[in-house]
Amino acid sequence: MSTDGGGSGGVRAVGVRRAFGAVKAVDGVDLDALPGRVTALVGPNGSGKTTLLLVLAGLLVPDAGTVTVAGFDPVTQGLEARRRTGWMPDVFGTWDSLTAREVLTTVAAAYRLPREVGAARAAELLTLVHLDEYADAPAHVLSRGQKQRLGLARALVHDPQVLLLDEPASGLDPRSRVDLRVLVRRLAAEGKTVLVSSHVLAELDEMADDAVFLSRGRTVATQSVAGAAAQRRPWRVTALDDAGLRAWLDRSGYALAPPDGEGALVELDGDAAAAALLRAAVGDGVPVVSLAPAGGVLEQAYLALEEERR
Ligand SMILES: Nc1ncnc2c1ncn2[C@@H]1O[C@H](COP(=O)(O)OP(=O)(O)OP(=O)(O)O)[C@@H](O)[C@H]1O
Repeated sequence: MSTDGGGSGGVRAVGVRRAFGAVKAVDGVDLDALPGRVTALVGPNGSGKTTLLLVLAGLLVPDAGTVTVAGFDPVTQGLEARRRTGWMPDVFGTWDSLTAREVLTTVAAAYRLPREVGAARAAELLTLVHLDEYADAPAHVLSRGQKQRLGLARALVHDPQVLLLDEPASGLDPRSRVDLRVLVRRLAAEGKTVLVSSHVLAELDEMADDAVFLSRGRTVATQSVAGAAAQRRPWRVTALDDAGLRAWLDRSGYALAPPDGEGALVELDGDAAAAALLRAAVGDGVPVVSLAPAGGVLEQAYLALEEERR
């Protein structure tokens, strides 16, 4: 484990377990999420991501293990920890009778922000998540994606040091996904600790600095996204003359996967190897059209774990 996960504003979990009856939802998780970085929580359905996030948010008590959030234990120092934690659940609970603005001012009041500060904060956040138009509409009329955006705003009301986002991109349209990515990167750049779970691995590639892989309630791997990108993985290369390309790759000693679509799949050791292939191919007059990783960094790392769904 690296140095200061929970100490100066980060999140640290060591040996965390939580069962529901016979189901060991979280069964030995170790995790460090550092300030200024976005950490992806990746795992198949039922691997314990939501349960872990609930423990970190102080909403579920772990059966064993220790958790520190921004330097505080969510169990024994709940108030201190929660003050510094922004929690966005995967499904936004409907507060049917409240307007979007009232949802935010109510949360602000719960965090004891003075009324005018809460009102200003609500207005600012509604603009940030592009919900000005719906500010005074009852929250239940919002679409799923709009509710997600309101959920994100709600998590930010008290300007928390740590953000725990459970599937924040689900239900968002492409524009809103880009906005989310930009916002998450900005929050990390401000020094906040962001822990984000998602199934959309390609999205996490662009958003995350580090990844923690869960399977059956356990941490099975921890990796920096840049580190994963440098590992051996398949790249797809296409050329105007497919047969000529394959013959050239073969002659040049590249291991080719069986044809599975356009062009050829080649195993390469990271970006530098890809650049070398491109240079050599062009030098030899092969009319290369494209060369790109076949699938995202995290997707490849995830598939390499070969763990089952639950
Ligand atoms: N309140 C509960 N009561 C009983 N079992 C639960 C409860 N919450 C979660 N579980 C079980 O614990 C396991 C982990 O669930 P969890 O929701 O944490 O997984 P997840 O990784 O978030 O899954 P998904 O990707 O599908 O959201 C699952 O087998 C689930 O059925």
